[in-house]
Amino acid sequence: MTYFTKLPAVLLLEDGTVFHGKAAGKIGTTAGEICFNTGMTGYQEIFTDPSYFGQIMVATNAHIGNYGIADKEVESGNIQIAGLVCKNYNIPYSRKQADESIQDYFQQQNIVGISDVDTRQLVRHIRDKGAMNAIISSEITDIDELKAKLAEVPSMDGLELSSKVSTTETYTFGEENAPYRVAVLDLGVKKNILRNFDDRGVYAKVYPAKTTFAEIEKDFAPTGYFISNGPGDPAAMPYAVETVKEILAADKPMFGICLGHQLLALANDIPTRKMFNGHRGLNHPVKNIIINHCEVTSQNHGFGVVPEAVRASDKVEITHVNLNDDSIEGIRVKGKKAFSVQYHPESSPGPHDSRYLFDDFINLMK
Ligand SMILES: NC(=O)CC[C@H](N)C(=O)O
Repeated sequence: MTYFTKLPAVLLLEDGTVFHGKAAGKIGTTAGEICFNTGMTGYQEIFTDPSYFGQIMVATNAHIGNYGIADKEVESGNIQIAGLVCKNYNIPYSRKQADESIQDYFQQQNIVGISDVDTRQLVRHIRDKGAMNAIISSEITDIDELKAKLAEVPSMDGLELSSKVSTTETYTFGEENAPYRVAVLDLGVKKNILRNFDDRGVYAKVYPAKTTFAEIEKDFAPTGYFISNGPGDPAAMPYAVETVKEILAADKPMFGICLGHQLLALANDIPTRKMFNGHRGLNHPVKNIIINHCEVTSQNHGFGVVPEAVRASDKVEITHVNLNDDSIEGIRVKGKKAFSVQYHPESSPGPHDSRYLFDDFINLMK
């Protein structure tokens, strides 16, 4: 286990606010959009969720690293967050089953972070001012130099990122002789989605983000299509909207999660927009208005579908609403076998209330 003397580090926000703390992870500089996750557990799954690509993640939970890092608790092949901000960065860990410390993990993967920050004050600030870019450094102390670097970081609004995290080669997941064949459009898919499919008798074939509908049909002739979660702005992904439109035109069973939900809306002429602050945590209440049933959900998104446009649409029907802010959490396409949710039924980490959606998808394929 590595112990080290904590060097000073600085966090600068786009609006000029500065927080001082201690270096965590690799000594260096990193930038991206700052966002916060209120989950009390599951930091490793959050670090490796491709939907966080390009984002600096603030953990509101006071302890990060305390139960160590376990090789198998990952949602993708590597750490995807651009950087970490936390209160207590715990290098010694308490869990026997863990394989290494957070510090070894971050150093191996070149992840820069800052700890000993008053994360309550920081989150209250972001909550009032809205999403913005930020930079962390444990090597540059000159604020003007950091300001100049931060000015070069692109805004998340309008950024296409899925092609940076998607697989470059197709691969399969599950048993080849399973009863259902699902083509997964990998826009940044989380492993637990594939595990949930496998548990339900699905043989999945995962395709690079820009694969066309025709190519998938020819290669795999799937029973259904899955449009994955992923990073970036859905409005900057016309290629994926086109694929979704073609799946709909062919009336294939289709399920979308998070980014997949936003793309299903766009394919039905419903616009998306950047949220003032995203939803990121494990306890977001959602109501399924079809069966009048409430779910506590895991969420991670910074864009949303425009509620007025969903309500005015004659193509889709609302299935789920958020009980905190009335945002649209689920839709289904009228007369088609296609539906989607804004939240994460695979919930890794998170409550398992919404796993039934995977069964709903299986039923559509029957
Ligand atoms: N988890 C996701 O798929 C996120 C979708 C999209 N990138 C957003 O931030 O809203």
